[in-house]
This record gives sequence, structure tokens and C-alpha cells, in this order.
Amino acid sequence: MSNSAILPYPIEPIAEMPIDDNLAEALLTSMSEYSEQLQGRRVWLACSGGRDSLALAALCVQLYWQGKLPFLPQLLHVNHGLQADSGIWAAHVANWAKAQKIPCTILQAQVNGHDEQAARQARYDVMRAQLNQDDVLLLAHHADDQAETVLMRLIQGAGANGLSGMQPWRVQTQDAHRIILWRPWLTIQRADINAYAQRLKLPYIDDPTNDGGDNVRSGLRRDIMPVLAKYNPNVIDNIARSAILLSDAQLTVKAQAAEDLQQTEVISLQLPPAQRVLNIDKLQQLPLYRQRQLLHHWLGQDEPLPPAKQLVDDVLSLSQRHDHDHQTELFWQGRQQSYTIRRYRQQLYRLSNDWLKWLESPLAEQTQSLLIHTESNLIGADVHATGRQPVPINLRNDDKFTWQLQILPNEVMRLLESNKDKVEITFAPLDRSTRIQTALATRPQSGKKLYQTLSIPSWMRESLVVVSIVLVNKKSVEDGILDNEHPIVCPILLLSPFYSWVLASDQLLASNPHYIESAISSCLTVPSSF
Ligand SMILES: Nc1ncnc2c1ncn2[C@@H]1O[C@H](COP(=O)(O)OP(=O)(O)OP(=O)(O)O)[C@@H](O)[C@H]1O
Repeated sequence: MSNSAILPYPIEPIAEMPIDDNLAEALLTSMSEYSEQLQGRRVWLACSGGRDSLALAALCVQLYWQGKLPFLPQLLHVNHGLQADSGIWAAHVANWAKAQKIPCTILQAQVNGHDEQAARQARYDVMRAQLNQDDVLLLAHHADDQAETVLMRLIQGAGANGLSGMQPWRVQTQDAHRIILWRPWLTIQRADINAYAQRLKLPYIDDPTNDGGDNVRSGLRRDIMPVLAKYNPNVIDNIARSAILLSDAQLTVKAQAAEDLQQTEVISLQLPPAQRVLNIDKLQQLPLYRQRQLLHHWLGQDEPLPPAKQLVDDVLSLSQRHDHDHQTELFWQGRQQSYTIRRYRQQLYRLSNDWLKWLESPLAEQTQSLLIHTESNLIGADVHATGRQPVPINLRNDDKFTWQLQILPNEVMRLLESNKDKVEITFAPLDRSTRIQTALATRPQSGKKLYQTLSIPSWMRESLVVVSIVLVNKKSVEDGILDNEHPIVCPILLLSPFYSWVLASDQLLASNPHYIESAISSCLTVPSSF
């Protein structure tokens, strides 16, 4: 329908008109394929008022009134406000829906920009905001759209994932809000939809920008598809079929990569999505093509879009280096976050830049100390708690990450031999010159040496804390004189955000490392919105 012919127009009731078997079968087959997922879910239909989505709406009306479709979707039309006639089109869709007794909501979009991509983004944003969790959105994409999508991605150099085209059932999650995009017509040709729309005399809107646009998609539709059809008249069906075959292949590749990832990730160092770590020795046990797939999967696992092939190749080369160069950094700007990829010894790190910033901010020397009175088992000074309750100590926190210690005063007391003193616990960053001795070492080492011995990557070195017990002479306490001049300082634990190392115990302490770890535990938290 040309724009000037939109109003007034005759709206014929379509419920009783003949159904198109081919189109109906595609919708009903898809419905039975996803019947379990559709159970109890609300279904909406994105209707531009164009030929395809109006035809899908019409088919739903017909099938519903004939008792073949158990639900009547609610139409959603988005008015982008980009063209002079946008408002008229919205009214047209609303009128048509009213005449066909199908519910319809008109939404207003705010488009930032003038290209098709900006309009699509704005459209999805407003529709998503309208939908509830797990609602289903029917889209009228068809085989011609699919063929154009696949060709477009082919000329952009996509891999199996991109060449799988659009999926008939796609769960989309954004900020924990989950909706489903349902495309039952991906195997149906535009020509068949057109014939149906003509038979029903559907008053659809012909958007002049659809074919005349100079974007890649309309160019392929106008210039390339007719040429390809000369070589093979089944080109549209064939490309759509290739997409289905590639989609299966892609699912197999993804499952393999997920399995490989499980074997290769270093679980003890994970803080998803801030820090992900791969074991290079395990990675290299795989054939090269699986290494590439694994890296692709590993890098992109918290992102909506995968990394570029170049980045995967660069990370692969980084994993293959033998020169002990730990300075190389690779950067990736994902959609959700930006990342730095680094190697340290036989491990690859994907670090979010927010996390790196947090790691590199120096730890304040902890002046806050706990006073634990042996006699009463009460924590005095600034904290009032009984000996059984954990006392939290914030080592470092900002709005994104919190590193906290839990001290169990009763357990700390068990570390001390009987008849001991009033104690303080202090927390100090490990610096390069501090000398301490881990329980497994034969002699004390400087911080600088410990970085090497304990394999601490350079960006973690500002995040090491020495926990010490400071003993104050009991006799002097009883006499009311605090002998703070000669306290005995016993370093008991070295902590990083991921590990703890028990330090060689002084004779004053119970030597069982298990006690130390149960007295003081470290915990790192990331907000769920991160
Ligand atoms: N303004 C809109 N409001 C609601 N849904 C829309 C709108 N524009 C597009 N859609 C949905 O997105 C699908 C694909 O968009 P595309 O731009 O290819 O459609 P179109 O050619 O404008 O319209 P149609 O597919 O209805 O002929 C449509 O089939 C329709 O389901």
C-alpha cells in the first residue's frame, strides 16, 4: 500500500478467509518444536505493518479463530518517528488490529542516529522494556532475510557462528532480563508471503526505505540475489539450508570448546567475569584448531559478541612464546567491559580493566587493629563482639570489588600457647624488602624473592597482605602498663585475593596451619551487576 492510500482503507475481516497451508505449517511445526518452552509464556508479535509481519499477524488471527493456535499474540508496533508518515503508520496498524480483534500496543522509540542499526537498536530497547521476564517475541523474518544475513556475514568474514544466521528460537538476556525471539518463518520465502498477503488483500505498508536504501543488505537484495538466482534458482532455500547445517556444526564446536575449557581453566584463580585464567600446558595438549576454538570461547564467554579472529590469533601466539616475556599485553574492548590479556609463566589471564585498576591501587597500611583480651575472650577497642562471632576487616573495597577478612577471635586464641598475652592483629602490605618465611621454606625471604617463589604476577603484587599477631606482655597489662615498646610481632599468614600461605610459626604459636586458616579467612566479592 502506498502511503497516501493508507487512510481511509477497507479492512476486510480475514478470520474466515482461506489459510495458506505452507505458511501455517511452518508456524505450527515451529510451535510444536518449542511447545515445552512456550508453556505458560506470553507471546507478542513485532509488527511493523509491513507485508511480512502483517501477514504473520493475519495468519495468527486465522489460526486462532480456527482453533489451531492456542494463543492470540499481542501486536507491538514501534513508531520510530523517523519519517513524516510514521504516526500514520502506527495508527494504521492499530486500526487494522482493532478490526481483526487482535490486541495491539504502539510504542514510541527514541532513535539516536539515522541509520538502520540505530533504529533497530531503539526498536529492540523499547520492545524489551515492554516485555516481562521470559516473554516471547514473534518476528516475521523469512528465508530471504536469512539468505541476505548469511551473505552479509560471509562478505564480512564471519565464522561458523555468524554464518549460522538468525536462529528460530533465541534466548536473549540483558541485565538479567530474559526474553525469547521466535522466528517461525525462516524457511519460508518472501514470494510465498507476498502471494498470501495479496490473496488476503492485506493493507500492508510499503516502507520506501526498505529496498531503495544504500546499505549492504538492500544492495545484496537488489543487485546480488537476482544474479545468484540465475546460477541456481533455489539459492534462497539453499543458503537458508546452509545456515541450518552450520548452526548444528556450530553447536557441536561450542560444546567441544566448553568441555575443553572445563579442563583448561584454573579454577582457583577465577573471579568471573573480572579474572579468567587458562593453563597453557593443558591448552597445548589440544590440537591447534581446538586451541583456537577454546581461546575464542574463553575470551568471549561473558560478552554478547565474540572477539575478532585477530585477537584470538594474537592470544594464541602469546601462549606459544618461549622467551619468558611477561610484559606483552593485548587489549579487547568488549561490549560489556574492556579487558587486558596477559601471560604470566604458564598461565593466560583475561583481566577486566576495572579489576586491574582495583588490583593496582596500593593497599593502605592497616592501622585498624583488633585487641583480643585473653581473659574475657571479648574483642575490645573499636569492635565489640563475642569470641565466636567473626569480625570483618576490609582490606580493600570500592564500588566494584570487596576484599574482606573474617577473623574468628576464639580461633585466634587457640593459636596461642596457654597463659599468653593480650594480642593485636595487624595487616600490612608486603613490600619488596619485608622478609618473611613461609611454612614450607627453610629460611626467610624478601618480598621481592617471594614474588618469584610463589609465582605472583606483577599486577598482583600490590595485593599481598601479611597478617601478624602482636603479643603484648601480660604482666605489664595486669599492672596497667602497656609494654608497647617491645611487642613481639609474629607474622602468621600471607594473603593474596586468591591464596593464603601459612608463615613459619614462632614458638609462641600453635604450629598447626589448619588452625591459622580457620581463624582467618579471606573472601573476595564482586557485585552481581558487574
Ligand atoms: N517498527 C516496527 N515495529 C515492530 N516490529 C518491527 C518494526 N520493524 C520491524 N519489526 C519486526 O522486525 C522484523 C524484521 O524487520 P525488517 O526491518 O526486516 O522488517 P520490515 O521489512 O520493516 O517489515 P516486515 O518484515 O513486516 O515486512 C519484522 O518482520 C518485524 O517482525
